[in-house]
Amino acid sequence: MRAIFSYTFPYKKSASIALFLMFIELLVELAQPILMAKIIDDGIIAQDFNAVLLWGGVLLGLSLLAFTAGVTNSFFAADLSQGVGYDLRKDLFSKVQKFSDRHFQNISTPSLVTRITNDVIQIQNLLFMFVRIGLRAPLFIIFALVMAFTIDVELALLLLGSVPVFLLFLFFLLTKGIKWFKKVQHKLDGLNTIIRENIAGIRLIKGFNRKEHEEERFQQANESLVLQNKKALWLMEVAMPVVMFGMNIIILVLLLVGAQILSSAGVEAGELVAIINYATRILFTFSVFTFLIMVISRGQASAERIADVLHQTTDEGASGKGKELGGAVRFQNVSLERAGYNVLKNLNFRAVPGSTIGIIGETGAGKTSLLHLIPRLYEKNAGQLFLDEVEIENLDVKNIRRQISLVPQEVHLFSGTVRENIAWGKKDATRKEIEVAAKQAQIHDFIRDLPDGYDTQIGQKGIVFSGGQKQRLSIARALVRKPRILILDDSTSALDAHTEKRLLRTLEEQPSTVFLVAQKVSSIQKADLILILHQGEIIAQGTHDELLQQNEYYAEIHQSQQEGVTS
Ligand SMILES: Nc1ncnc2c1ncn2[C@@H]1O[C@H](COP(=O)(O)OP(=O)(O)OP(=O)(O)O)[C@@H](O)[C@H]1O
Repeated sequence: MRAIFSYTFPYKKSASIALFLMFIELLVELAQPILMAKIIDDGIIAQDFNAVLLWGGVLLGLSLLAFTAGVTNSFFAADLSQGVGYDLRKDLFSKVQKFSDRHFQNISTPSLVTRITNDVIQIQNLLFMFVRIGLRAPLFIIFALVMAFTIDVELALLLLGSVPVFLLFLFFLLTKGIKWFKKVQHKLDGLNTIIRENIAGIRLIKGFNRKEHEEERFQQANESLVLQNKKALWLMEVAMPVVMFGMNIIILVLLLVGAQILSSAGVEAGELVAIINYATRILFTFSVFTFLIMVISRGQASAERIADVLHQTTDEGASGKGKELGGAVRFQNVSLERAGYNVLKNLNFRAVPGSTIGIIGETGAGKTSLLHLIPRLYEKNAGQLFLDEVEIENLDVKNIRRQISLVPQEVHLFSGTVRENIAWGKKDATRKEIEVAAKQAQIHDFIRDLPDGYDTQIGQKGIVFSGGQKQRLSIARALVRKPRILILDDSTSALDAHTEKRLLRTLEEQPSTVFLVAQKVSSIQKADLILILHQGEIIAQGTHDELLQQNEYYAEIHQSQQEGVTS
């Protein structure tokens, strides 16, 4: 909660005004029983109508003041809670942008979405309630007890004796509440995971007729969330009648004892009414507490989940500035382990600036993992990786990523225009630069023939690109940055042979060092160096001609693919 508390500092003016107004409400509330006593003792019992009018008028005036303070308090409370919510969402989002693969293994994507949205709302509710009534409730209990003592010590002591019992009960509620509401948020994560998977895989679900199965899965998660929520809410709901019951017993005792004192003299009827009034209000405040406890436990559970994200250490480079890369890459005994599995073992190779490195190997051999080490999307476990002969850990991550373009295996386009999607790689790209990149990626002619050309909308509300068109568009996005290192992860797999050939020719003309993963030997045979990956190891490396002569496995793949072409 401390981490979240610091977010209120920029809004301390609103928070202070809200607390001040809340204090006014509190004072009026405290004065009310005294004024009532005055009306009864000095007015009604003494049969002085002027006193009734006078104290009644004061009561009305103060009530109006409390009303105005309450309304204004809400305004400032909203400013504080909404402001903190805005800042929290901003910081959480920017933190997640810096997350590496390691972080996503710890906190799942749907859980992050819940934390940035629902958990932040819980904090907003907590802050709002805190400056509206949160502080008022304990302060009221303290002051009301003091006032009760000024009226009659014996009755006030009775009242005071009941307070620890209620406090203990509330403490029990708080500890249970935090635990159970944390589970509620966790169940919400689970539900979001299923929703996300279903929306993303809707076509697959329809194609495989798995609608009923998925609906059942969703229903189970939904029921589980409802059950957990009910359990937590039930605890809070039961608390209210329990507090009410205890409250009524205490009032009864006060009335019985009060009646005796009244008959044996010393206490006036109005004073007894005032004490009972304070007692009722104190005990009613305890029932408000049960509601507050719910908001506090939810808020505390959410605060822990939010702090968990904010406190993750990220190694994102601060400046993004630094020396320009030459494009040399060297792996020295590099190994990578993921979830206890040795994905890459002892890799050794060298890429000179401007060269093309082809990578081939069976599915699951570790090709993607190798590529992801270069822009530090994955962190190696052993060995050394050099860029321009500087160990990668000693370089600013932001700076190296600025000079590396990665075209991932699974292409991702953003909703927006074609132009925006290409310029996403370089936000200040000129029209000319965008067109040149599109020409190099062999997609310019296709874009030009679209109804709105480069201004055509892509995505749900616009045109849907085919697999090969998506690949070429994302290559254009990578090329527009004129990267020092260009990484293509099986990015030409959906292209026809003719288009792929033209694309590879333009890539050869690039000054960048190019890493090219491919399934076909023909896609990489012109590379300066070819790596053959097998079960996480480089089993051979060399040029196409060298490998054809020296490596049986490579010669076999080449042969079988040649047959595929000729047959
Ligand atoms: N997060 C992870 N946890 C455990 N194993 C992983 C993880 N990521 C990848 N792997 C494993 O590492 C191996 C290499 O995966 P990688 O994606 O690098 O292979 P690939 O050669 O690119 O495969 P493909 O050609 O099918 O894309 C696979 O066996 C994969 O299951």
